[in-house]
Amino acid sequence: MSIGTADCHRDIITVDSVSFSYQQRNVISNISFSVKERDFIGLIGTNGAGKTTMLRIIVGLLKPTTGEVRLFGEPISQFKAWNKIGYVPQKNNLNPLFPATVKEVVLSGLVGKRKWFGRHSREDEIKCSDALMAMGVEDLAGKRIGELSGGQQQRVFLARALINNPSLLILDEPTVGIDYETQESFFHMIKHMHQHHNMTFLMVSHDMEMIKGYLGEEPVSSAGKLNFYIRHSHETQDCVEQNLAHSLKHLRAQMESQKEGN
Ligand SMILES: Nc1ncnc2c1ncn2[C@@H]1O[C@H](COP(=O)(O)OP(=O)(O)OP(=O)(O)O)[C@@H](O)[C@H]1O
Repeated sequence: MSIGTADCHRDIITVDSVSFSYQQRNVISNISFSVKERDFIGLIGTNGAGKTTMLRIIVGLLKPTTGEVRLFGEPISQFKAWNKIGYVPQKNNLNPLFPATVKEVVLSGLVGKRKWFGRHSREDEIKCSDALMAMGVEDLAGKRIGELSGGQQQRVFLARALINNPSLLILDEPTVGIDYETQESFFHMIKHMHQHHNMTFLMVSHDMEMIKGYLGEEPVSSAGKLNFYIRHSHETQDCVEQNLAHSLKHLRAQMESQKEGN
C-alpha cells in the first residue's frame, strides 16, 4: 500500500510485509506501507501498538523478523547514506549528570564522526552552529545537556538530527512533556521545514490537535493498529505542472542543441 497520493515523488521509505517479535511476543504483523519524498506522515496508534518499534526498524536499530525495509530505494542492509536521515527518539531519561555539553551532543550527530569529545574541523563547527541557530539554542551551546529544561533538550536533540541537513526526519513523540507554548513553536518550526525546505517527515505524536490541524481530520490509511495521517507537499495537479516544466526544459535544450548542430 502506498499512502502517498502523487506519483511525481519517489518512495523514500518502503516497508514491505514486515513482522516483528520481541522474544516470542509478536508486536508487528505483516505491515506494508510506503512514504513518498516530501510527505508529512503522522503515525498514530494506541499505547503499545508498535509505533516506536516500527520507527526503530526503519532506522535499522531493530531487524524485522520477516519482511523488508527499503530506504531511498535500497534494501536497508545495503543502505549507507545515513546522513540523509535524522532521527529523534522518544524523550529518553537522560541522566542529568551526563557530562556532555549541548554543543558536544549536537556534534555527536555527525554521521561517521561519532566521537563525543575532542576536536572537530572548522566545517563541522559551522554545521553545528547552523543547527543550533536553526533551533534557537545557540546561547545554550556551552551548557551541560542535563541542566536544560525538557523543551530545551528537545530542541537540542532536533538540532542534533538536523546537523547533517537530512532530507528525511523521523520523530518519535517529539513534544512529550513540553509546555503548550513550546509545543506550538516546535510544530511551527517543523511545518516550516516541511513547506520551505522540502523535508519529508515521519512523526509519531499523540497531539491530535496538531495532527488533524495540519494533516487532515481522518487517517488516509491504516496497517494493523497503526493509522497514517498524511499531507503531501503539494497538490497532485502541481506535480503535473512541475513535470511539464521539467520536460519542456529538456525539450528546449534538445531543440537548441539541434539548432547548434545545423
Ligand atoms: N525491548 C523490548 N522488549 C520486549 N518488549 C518490548 C520492548 N520494547 C517494547 N516492547 C513491547 O512491544 C509493544 C510495542 O511497544 P512500542 O514501544 O513499539 O509501542 P508504541 O506504540 O510506541 O507505544 P507508546 O504509545 O506507549 O509509546 C509493547 O507491548 C511493549 O511493551
